[in-house]
Amino acid sequence: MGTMVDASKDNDWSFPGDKKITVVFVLGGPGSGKGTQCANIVKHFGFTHLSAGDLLRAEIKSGSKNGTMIQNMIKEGKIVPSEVTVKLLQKAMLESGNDKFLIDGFPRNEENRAAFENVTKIEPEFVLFFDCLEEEMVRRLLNRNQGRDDDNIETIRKRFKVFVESSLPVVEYYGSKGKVRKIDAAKPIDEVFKSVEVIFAPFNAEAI
Ligand SMILES: Nc1ncnc2c1ncn2[C@@H]1O[C@H](COP(=O)(O)OP(=O)(O)OP(=O)(O)O)[C@@H](O)[C@H]1O
Ligand SMILES: Nc1ccn([C@@H]2O[C@H](COP(=O)(O)O)[C@@H](O)[C@H]2O)c(=O)n1
Ligand SMILES: [Mg+2]
Repeated sequence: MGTMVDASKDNDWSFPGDKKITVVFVLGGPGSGKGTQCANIVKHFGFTHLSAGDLLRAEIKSGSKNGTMIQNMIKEGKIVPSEVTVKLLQKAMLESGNDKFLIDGFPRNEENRAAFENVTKIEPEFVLFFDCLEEEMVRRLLNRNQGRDDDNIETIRKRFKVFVESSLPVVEYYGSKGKVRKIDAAKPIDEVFKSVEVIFAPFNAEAI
């Protein structure tokens, strides 16, 4: 697939005039099932899935100069400065060659939201919001067993505090613009996907 997004310099994005870049932000509490459902959406609707958390974890593994700072922030459940995360997202978008993106776990706060908008000038098509009770999300995280440093009860509590104080206001911001598609994420995985499919159906029609 050819490059559909062109960034010749940092913070200077240009898009071919006739190419529409579609971005869906995927938000929800820790363990609400964002990554699980994004994998399904990719299979059926041709989006590229970019998890901000996965990009940050890859940055730690790569031995980057920001690695230690990112590792410490994740261990504390804190939000990494937007400059770092937006750059990683930009790079991944460019390298994908796709024009449809699921951006999972971002924007996590108002700073993330404003930085992405200022740098890319992209407005999300909509925000897919996974709604789930905290008790169920904690249960899922404690059973995830993927060796994540932040899946321990102490960090999980901190992540929920950050979610309520910093991330929910971003969902509310997009809600006030009529852009939030809320999903009951407490149901079994295949039932959640049935609700998700309905929302993405127009993208399948576009491909035909
Ligand atoms: N609907 C569901 N019912 C039960 N378990 C689920 C459901 N969706 C996901 N899970 C499981 O819960 C765990 C967390 O799911 P997932 O990693 O998709 O969440 P997430 O929202 O991406 O979390 P995080 O914000 O921590 O990255 C995984 O072990 C996954 O298999
Ligand atoms: N926009 C973001 C997204 C994530 N982080 C940090 O990564 C941690 C894990 O994120 P997941 O989405 O994979 O759960 C998160 O708790 C933050 O520490 C971030 O800083 N900014
Ligand atoms: Mg995830």
